[in-house]
Amino acid sequence: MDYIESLNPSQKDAVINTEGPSMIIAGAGSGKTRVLTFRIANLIQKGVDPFNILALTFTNKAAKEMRERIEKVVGPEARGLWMGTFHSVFARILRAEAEKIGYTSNFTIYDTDDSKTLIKQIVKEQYLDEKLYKPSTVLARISGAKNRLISAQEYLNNPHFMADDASAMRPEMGKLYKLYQDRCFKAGAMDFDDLLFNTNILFKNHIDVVNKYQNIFKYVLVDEFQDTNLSQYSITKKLSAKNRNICVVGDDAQSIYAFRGADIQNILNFEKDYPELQVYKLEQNYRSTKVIVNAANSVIGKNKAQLKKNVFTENETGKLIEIIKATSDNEEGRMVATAIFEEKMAHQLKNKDFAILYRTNSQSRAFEEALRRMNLKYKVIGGLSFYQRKEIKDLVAYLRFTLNPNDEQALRRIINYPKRGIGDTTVSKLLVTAEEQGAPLWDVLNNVHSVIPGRAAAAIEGFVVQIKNYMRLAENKDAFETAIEVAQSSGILKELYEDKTVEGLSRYENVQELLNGIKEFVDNPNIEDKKLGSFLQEISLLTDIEEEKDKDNDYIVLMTIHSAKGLEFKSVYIVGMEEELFPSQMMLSSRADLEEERRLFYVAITRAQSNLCLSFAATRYRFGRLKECEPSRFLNELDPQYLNISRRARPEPAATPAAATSSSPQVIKAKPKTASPVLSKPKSNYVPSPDFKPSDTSLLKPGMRVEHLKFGYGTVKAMDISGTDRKAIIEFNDHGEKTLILSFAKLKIHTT
Ligand SMILES: Nc1ncnc2c1ncn2[C@@H]1O[C@H](COP(=O)(O)OP(=O)(O)OP(=O)(O)O)[C@@H](O)[C@H]1O
Ligand SMILES: [Mg+2]
Repeated sequence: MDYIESLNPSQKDAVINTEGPSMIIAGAGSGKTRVLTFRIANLIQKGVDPFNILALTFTNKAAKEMRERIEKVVGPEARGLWMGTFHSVFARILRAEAEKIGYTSNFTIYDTDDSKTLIKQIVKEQYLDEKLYKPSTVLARISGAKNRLISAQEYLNNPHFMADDASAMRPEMGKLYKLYQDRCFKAGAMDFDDLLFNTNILFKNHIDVVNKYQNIFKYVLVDEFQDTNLSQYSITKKLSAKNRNICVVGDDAQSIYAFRGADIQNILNFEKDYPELQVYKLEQNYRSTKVIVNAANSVIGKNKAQLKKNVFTENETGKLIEIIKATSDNEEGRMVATAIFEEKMAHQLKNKDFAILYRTNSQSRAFEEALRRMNLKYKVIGGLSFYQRKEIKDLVAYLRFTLNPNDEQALRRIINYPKRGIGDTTVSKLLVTAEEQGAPLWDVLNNVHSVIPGRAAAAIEGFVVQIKNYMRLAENKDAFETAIEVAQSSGILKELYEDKTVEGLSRYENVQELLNGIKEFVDNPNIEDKKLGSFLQEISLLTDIEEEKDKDNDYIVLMTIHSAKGLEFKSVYIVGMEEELFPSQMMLSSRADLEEERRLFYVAITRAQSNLCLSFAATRYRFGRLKECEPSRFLNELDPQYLNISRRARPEPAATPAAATSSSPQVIKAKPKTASPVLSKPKSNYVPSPDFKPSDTSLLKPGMRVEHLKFGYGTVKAMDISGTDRKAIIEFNDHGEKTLILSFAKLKIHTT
């Protein structure tokens, strides 16, 4: 039991006390995931059958790593563990129990794209305003409801939701939810949220099923518990109701998924639901240097909503945090790439010791370009993943349709691809008929003559014969043999092969790559079921971060902070530290949102082991327009004693009076507008008044003349006091109208 000796006393307690409910709430890098891993190893060594242990992680990658680490301790027995994300584990259970809730075990999983396309169609069919009912808005609302276990019918019956939607000018939201749900059900499809929602339904309506899984899962463990939503919480609660051996691990300071329905309340409810709860606190951080840990503490300390913790480390003090200040986004890319290159050479590091973290996926471009120029190998995680590429989705749609011929979204993709002369009108007719007749799509396709005349019908008949062929294959052959036959006889391979453009070539290679992947799957001795259904199940829940085929490869990773959760790197670059980017513009309207952004910053900082660097640009192209940027307020919130601003971000000479009065100094002052000579932007003639000092804005009123260090002179047009933050709408002479949040805007009032 050597591994237990490697733990500190509180970690050890949390590992060896395996019975009853327990909760480990602890800071970043304090060994929570490690404790969870060892706790499972310990259970197995005590004689618990791995089949009776369920461990839920946030990503499949985390699950894989955990399994490998446990295997190191207990040997191959660890393979029997039930381990994975909520979605993957419960998708597996739903496959086994699908009939009980009216699905077949071949149900399709709609990805976000499929869901949005379907919503778009429904909005169109209902003649609703497509600008008001944007697919992403509608899907977010539906998803929010499902995560709180509110069905479409309950939604429609709830006067509060109806009133909310009416005041948001979207009164048909409930109806759309219902229509969407019915369509998914009819297509034999579940979206991501349905996997959890339907598991709840299954457990609610089938006592025998709950009993069965309660007996299987004698021990339930959950990592990153702070990011579970009600739907997930309710599943874990049901499963552990009998044995009560549930162990959850999390950090309220790292809760970053409230926007998807995650609820910190789950931590508080947990104490109520399990009064006999054992709580463990871990405070020592083993990951990062003192500078990094203390800097992270100085940031999170600004949040009001938090459970107080004292995270400390005995690691070395380490280097100060460097700030890189660039004139433009492209320069930011070059400066970060250069810094990485220098650091790599100076300390003989590998590419994989580095991570570049940003707020949104679209920020990766400048870094990619710069890294490519410097011949540094990198990989963007997220963005358009392999399985989201068109050619891959097309072939997968054939495979999906073969298994579930009611899958409407798959049908739309393939019915006329490669071209066989079947137009949109024909497809719509088929779908409408299925809808009106209440008949399965597949039945309509099989009786196409009664719906559609002549040539189009013949083309569809040809298609149906083809699919029936594939169905037979899928039944009798393995996934690879089926897929290769589909790729060839459908004409997809030929079509791509004949396209000799660079893109065409790469699409052809991608399809080959998919086929290679299927071959690998079939050849894997650990996988028992080699049929097509088993393969599709495997890939339908892959998220970008997990498809790491070339895992031994040595590359710098570029990813969003959200996907970096739980990971650690020797050296971390957090880029785009600018107002409206991070914190995101969309998260400025309430204190709760801003605190979530701050927690996100905390997560980002605490990924770093020994080096941390923050960068920002003074200008950047956003939505096709050049924008001037202000440094992020978060830079100001870091205790300046941990920052090194001397090397790359030379402080501005204390020229502007505001810089002189600011407590933590020039780091955060954007370069004056003249920063980049290459940029041909109309220059503002604004010169700050010599005695500039921000005024108290509590008395600000429309009509007042004001001065702002960045935007110059302007007139207050209106006040907005609707949200938690007071805002002023100001017309600036040189910059047009801006809405400024008064608690952040430094304004001097000139006339009253
Ligand atoms: N007692 C210990 N001795 C040495 N190293 C440790 C100890 N506990 C944890 N570590 C190491 O510290 C690092 C952080 O541990 P781990 O990832 O488990 O933390 P965590 O609390 O899950 O972090 P996060 O909040 O980011 O998920 C890992 O590299 C781990 O191996
Ligand atoms: Mg962890």
